[in-house]
Amino acid sequence: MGSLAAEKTVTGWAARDASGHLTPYNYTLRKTGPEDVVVKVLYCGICHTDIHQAKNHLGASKYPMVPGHEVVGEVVEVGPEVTKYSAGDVVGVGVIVGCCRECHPCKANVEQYCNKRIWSYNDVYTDGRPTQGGFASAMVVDQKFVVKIPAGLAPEQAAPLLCAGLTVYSPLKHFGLMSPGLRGGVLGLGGVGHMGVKVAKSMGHHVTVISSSARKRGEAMDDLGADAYLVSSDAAAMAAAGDSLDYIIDTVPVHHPLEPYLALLKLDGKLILMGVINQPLSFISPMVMLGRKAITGSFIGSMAETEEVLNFCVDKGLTSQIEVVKMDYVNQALERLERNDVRYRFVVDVAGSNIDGADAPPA
Ligand SMILES: NC(=O)C1=CN([C@@H]2O[C@H](COP(=O)(O)OP(=O)(O)OC[C@H]3O[C@@H](n4cnc5c(N)ncnc54)[C@H](OP(=O)(O)O)[C@@H]3O)[C@@H](O)[C@H]2O)C=CC1
Ligand SMILES: O=C/C=C/c1ccc(O)c(O)c1
Repeated sequence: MGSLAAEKTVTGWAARDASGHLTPYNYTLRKTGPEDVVVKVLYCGICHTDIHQAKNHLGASKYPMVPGHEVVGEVVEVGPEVTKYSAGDVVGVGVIVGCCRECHPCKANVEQYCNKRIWSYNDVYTDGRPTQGGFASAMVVDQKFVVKIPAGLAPEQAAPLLCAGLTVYSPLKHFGLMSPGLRGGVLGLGGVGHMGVKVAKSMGHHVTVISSSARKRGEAMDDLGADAYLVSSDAAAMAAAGDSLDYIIDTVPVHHPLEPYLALLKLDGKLILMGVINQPLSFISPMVMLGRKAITGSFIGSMAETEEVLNFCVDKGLTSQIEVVKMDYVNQALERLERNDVRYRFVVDVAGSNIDGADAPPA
């Protein structure tokens, strides 16, 4: 990273087009504002959203784009009005880095639902610059969107909690689904799904994994502690499990039918959509009417819930299952993630990859 006094030149790994292939890219960070925290990135998890964005699955991608929103780093500088952090703190940054602070969601402390939210990458900051994410040597972030990583949580372990862990914790809390004894389903056992199993088990739920294949059965039951495992193409097993679940966390990142999963829900059961899918999903109305079932969605969680989920994981001794890789492996990691070949989250060791200065200096 360049001098702390002026704008800092950093190196990130950026997608340049919808191939989603990342290469080193130099750019400058904004000067440290009064409420800004400069974070030297230590680790950054790889979420399936990074694929959606890098490959322009939603049609709104801007390039060059440095993805990465499960960021753990060390504070190296703070602005004069920063009260919560000081140099040396280990902190986290997630999916959003700005909001309007005036609308109903902002005032209700669910700023992730602000319509003026600023995404940590593939967005434009208040100064007109593109935002760039955590596959980079450093980020500058407003203190409101920074959380302290609690003692007792290794930084690489904390990374997946900032998106995957939060994304399952928030709806379980919001929809009143934290009581012990509930029967939950996790559809899609990937980065978000494996945290779903772990968080729900820690809440005392009976957890059924619903997967596209039998490949993960042993690990789901033995390593993650799931209570049951359904292969979605096994019609007899799916029928036998009908009307049994209070909720399903649906993490599938591609178009899929909803009716087989609605059929698994009990009276008043909830299908909670997490996957970012750019095609209409469909179901016939009796599937929800005859059982007063709900189809809903949820988007990450609030900053307050981010702190909560980190502490929840420390209290419960809950860890994520990760594969730590260096930055020069990031394209292979993205390819493996896309072909469903990771258990269960890649985390890039950014600080250990010595990425600064890899590209030519910016013109
Ligand atoms: N709502 C929100 O706030 C958030 C949304 N997301 C979104 O959630 C989705 C899941 O993210 P993440 O857990 O990181 O993704 P992963 O790729 O890690 O996991 C997705 C899982 O879905 C299952 N799956 C079924 N069909 C497919 C397919 N064709 N291709 C790939 N996976 C398939 C697989 O599980 P199995 O082998 O068991 O079938 C896979 O492991 C993404 O769309 C992501 O953008 C992510 C974070 C926050
Ligand atoms: O990883 C978190 C992002 C989730 C997300 C939800 C909705 C949407 O339109 C996105 O682009 C991303």
